[in-house]
Amino acid sequence: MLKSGSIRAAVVGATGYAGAELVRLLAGHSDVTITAITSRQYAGVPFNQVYPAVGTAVSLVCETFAPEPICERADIVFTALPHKLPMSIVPELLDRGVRVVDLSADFRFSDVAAYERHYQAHTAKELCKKSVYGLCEVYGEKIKKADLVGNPGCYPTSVLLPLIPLARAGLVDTKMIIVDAKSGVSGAGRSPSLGVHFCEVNESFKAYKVAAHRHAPEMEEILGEAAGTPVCLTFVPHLVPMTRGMLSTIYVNPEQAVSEQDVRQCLADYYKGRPFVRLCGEGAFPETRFVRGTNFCDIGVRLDTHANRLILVSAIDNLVKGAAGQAVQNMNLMFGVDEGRGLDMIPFPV
Ligand SMILES: NC(=O)C1=CN([C@@H]2O[C@H](COP(=O)(O)OP(=O)(O)OC[C@H]3O[C@@H](n4cnc5c(N)ncnc54)[C@H](OP(=O)(O)O)[C@@H]3O)[C@@H](O)[C@H]2O)C=CC1
Ligand SMILES: CC(=O)N[C@@H](CCC(=O)OP(=O)(O)O)C(=O)O
Repeated sequence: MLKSGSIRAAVVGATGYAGAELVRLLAGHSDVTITAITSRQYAGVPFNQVYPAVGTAVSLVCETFAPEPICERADIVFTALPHKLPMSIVPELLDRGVRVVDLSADFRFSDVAAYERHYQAHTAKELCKKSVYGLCEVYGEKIKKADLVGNPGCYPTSVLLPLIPLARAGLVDTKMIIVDAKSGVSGAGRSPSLGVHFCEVNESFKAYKVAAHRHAPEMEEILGEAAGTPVCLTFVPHLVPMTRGMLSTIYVNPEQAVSEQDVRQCLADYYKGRPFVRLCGEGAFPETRFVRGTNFCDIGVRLDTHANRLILVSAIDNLVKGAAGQAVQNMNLMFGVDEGRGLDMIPFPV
């Protein structure tokens, strides 16, 4: 039994959108004490001056990242830095005896060649074999024993949760999957750039990186493992003018004689007892506002009998189940805490 506040947690990159969401969630977690938060731009500045909304709940002061003093004060370090940076610091963090949940893509791939094709040369390849993919509802048993968890991407989380049970059960044709997904702008992070400028996104809606997004290979690797055979997926992400939220609509052909009820039953059985995956009622579909600020992934199902095509719709909050919430869920599993601890928010009714 853990004493209240006994997990000492540090967040590296705490002033980015994912890091700040982590700080919010960890500050409300009864088993956690946040011992360090880092930022280069805001070193010496209290977190509640960077994000005034948190008020007195988080008055900790940001510091510059340095492995030794951070590891002396932490049992777990969350790295919420841009891709390609964590691989240069995580080996030392592990050597210093802390456990790590990395929110970037650096430790998500066991196929290092695929990572290198879509990102850059990997400088900590040996750790990719040890790292566990942090999709909690699927890899929970491995996560419990892991020292290093590669927290999944937001789009992959929204796509893998509906598809993995069906791929495992052989209910769908995994050679022909189409994913049409939409993300809020916070998915692009806090650094200003033309693509996220108000006038470029407001009252507009666009596809980007069409069939060329780095999340497609991440989904294909994990889904291929579930299906036991290579899978083929067309992925088209879209940017919508809202701050948070992600909705993915997935089109896939059912194998012969599979009914909508079979699909619903398969998902219900797989996620029985798992608090964060909610199957919508028959004929009902998720909305991003239903999961805003929560760790839920809501899933709706419809078999289009006219075209014999299965349609799955999922909704998550990209910053919570798509990033910080799942990272906290991973920590809970790693430290033997109830997986929902600190994540039991009731969604906004409207
Ligand atoms: N936003 C989202 O919805 C999701 C994000 N993620 C992942 O989380 C990670 C963080 O993303 P996000 O919060 O959106 O990004 P942001 O750009 O909002 O934040 C990045 C953070 O890293 C710090 N940082 C940036 N560059 C460096 C550097 N060179 N050295 C040290 N620190 C640096 C920044 O602070 P400072 O510059 O002050 O050091 C900031 O705290 C990424 O890997 C992203 O892929 C995953 C899923 C969803
Ligand atoms: C809207 C937007 O730009 N979204 C980001 C993905 C979100 C994310 O953070 O994904 P990772 O966890 O892999 O970084 C993108 O398309 O690159």
